[in-house]
Amino acid sequence: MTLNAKQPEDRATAREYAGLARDLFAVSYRRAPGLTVAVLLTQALSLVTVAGIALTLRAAINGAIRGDTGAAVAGAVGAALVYAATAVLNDLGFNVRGRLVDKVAVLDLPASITRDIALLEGLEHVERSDFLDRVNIVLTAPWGIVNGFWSAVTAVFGVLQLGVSLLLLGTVSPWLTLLLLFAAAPLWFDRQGQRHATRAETETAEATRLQRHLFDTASEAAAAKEIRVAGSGAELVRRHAALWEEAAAVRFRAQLRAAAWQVSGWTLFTAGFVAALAVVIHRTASGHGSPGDVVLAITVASTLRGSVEAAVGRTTESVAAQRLVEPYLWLQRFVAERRTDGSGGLATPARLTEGIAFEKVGYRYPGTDRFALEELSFTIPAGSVVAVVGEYGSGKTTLVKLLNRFYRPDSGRISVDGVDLADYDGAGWHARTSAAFQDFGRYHTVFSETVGLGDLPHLDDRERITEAVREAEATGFVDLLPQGLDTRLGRALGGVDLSEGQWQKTALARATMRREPLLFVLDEPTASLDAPSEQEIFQRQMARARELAERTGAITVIVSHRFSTVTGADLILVLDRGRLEDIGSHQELLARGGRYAELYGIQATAYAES
Ligand SMILES: Nc1ncnc2c1ncn2[C@@H]1O[C@H](COP(=O)(O)OP(=O)(O)OP(=O)(O)O)[C@@H](O)[C@H]1O
Repeated sequence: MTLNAKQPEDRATAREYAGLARDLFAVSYRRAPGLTVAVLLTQALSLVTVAGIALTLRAAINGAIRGDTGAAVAGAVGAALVYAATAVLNDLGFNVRGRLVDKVAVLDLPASITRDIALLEGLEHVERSDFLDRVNIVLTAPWGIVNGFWSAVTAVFGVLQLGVSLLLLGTVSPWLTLLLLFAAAPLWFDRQGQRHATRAETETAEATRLQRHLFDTASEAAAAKEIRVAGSGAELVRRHAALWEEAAAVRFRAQLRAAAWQVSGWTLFTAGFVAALAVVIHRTASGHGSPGDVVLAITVASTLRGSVEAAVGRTTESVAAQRLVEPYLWLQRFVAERRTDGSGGLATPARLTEGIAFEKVGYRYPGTDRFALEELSFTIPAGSVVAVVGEYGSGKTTLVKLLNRFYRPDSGRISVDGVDLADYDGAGWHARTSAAFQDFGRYHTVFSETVGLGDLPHLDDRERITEAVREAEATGFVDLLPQGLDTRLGRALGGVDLSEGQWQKTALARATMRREPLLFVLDEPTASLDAPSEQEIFQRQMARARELAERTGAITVIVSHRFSTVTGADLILVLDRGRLEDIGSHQELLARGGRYAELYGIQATAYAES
């Protein structure tokens, strides 16, 4: 099974919506039980207020006409009280709902979204544009999602309130219940309109992401140098504006369509409302029913418009939240599928005894046509040091990413001591690997921590951190930092900035924190360093590779452009456009006189001449 073979369905099912509603209710109640009960209570009370006003007014009018002053006064006082209660309930309901949504949206949902993104195994998801598009929408979504749910709850009460109103109208004339159809029209029409808005949001997500990327590029210190030298600032601004225009035009068109649907719905409702009033007036004029009935009908019918508006408003809010909920549920499906995607649970061996074998391994990045790796077959014996060489884009980094289980092969398999790598527990395998990547992280925290993060249980282990710094040949510059290991990094946070080479040595130190890895990866670990540093680091890391091999049978994989640095490797893999062109020791490859010998010769000559 491959990580990129499965594709979650584009649309969520009713069952998933119901599941989300259940979860949101549970989390609301857990986080704020008082507020949750208060929202439900205010909504339930608002159900009876319309009926209360209409019935008390009818009693007051009929009492007055009969000459029964007591009944008339009681009815009038009752109506006034219910009016007051309605105003208070509306205000209270709105505020309580707002507080509840804020509380849940700020505290629970963002944490769960971040957890889903960060804890998913592998890298594939953060490199997929469909995943990133959804994350882009969902990151701003927690408030909208929780509010959408509570709007839906309020909308249900709103619809019930409409039911009560229609029931009252039905007591005057059954014909008036037909108003229900007209009342439902704006809801249905609005829903059609919102579909356009939802689609426009997804369609423009990529443009929005690109726009943000351009903004980041234009405002980053690293890119600022090149932008100024190239004079490309104005072009960046032009492209940024063009993307905005493009996205805004699509959204505006969708909003216009949504508005047209809305207007049609309201026109239909107004026609029904006018017809209903005509029925009541005609009925009373022809001597059926009391004047109190007319007042009741007019009271209810006039509040009906407000009730429909509120129900439509809440429904619109909850339907509009669909544009946030859909990507959120898609991400949840994606995460759930990846979690159950054949991830094995085998414990990683304590030490490697046989080694790692690639058997006809092929891998293609999602959304690309070309195989980054194709038909790769070779065996790396336990305890060996293997170098991976090849030209730019030949697949070296992809190979080490597969070894780290960031992706899984599309074809063939990788086995570790005879067992498919996919059958091991992912977290267990990661715990037994160490790696320094060419695009290393720059963590803006205290220096000791940025190294200690390489082995979380030893985050504060000064002795181990000092040793890792020594292994990375970084002691020299760390001693010069204002507070040594305790120096805060990152100028934006009031700390110091490191040079590119110093950041790279820091990443290397982080990668040497673990003492018992089974796999140790060095992907261009010295790309930002000068030649003497490079030489020292390679010598030291080679010695460390031998120690690890002794300790755990570990395999060390070194990716390097500089052939001279890897001549001491036991095995050299020569990659060319994703295929294994040659394999052997340095001497064997030289003796064969192939591409390796040719490239080695070119580099050796260039180095001797420089
Ligand atoms: N995240 C990605 N998405 C799509 N294609 C990718 C991705 N990463 C790499 N590729 C493509 O896969 C191929 C192999 O890339 P890879 O980074 O493994 O090569 P490399 O030999 O490590 O290159 P370099 O020496 O420049 O680091 C290249 O054609 C590259 O464009």
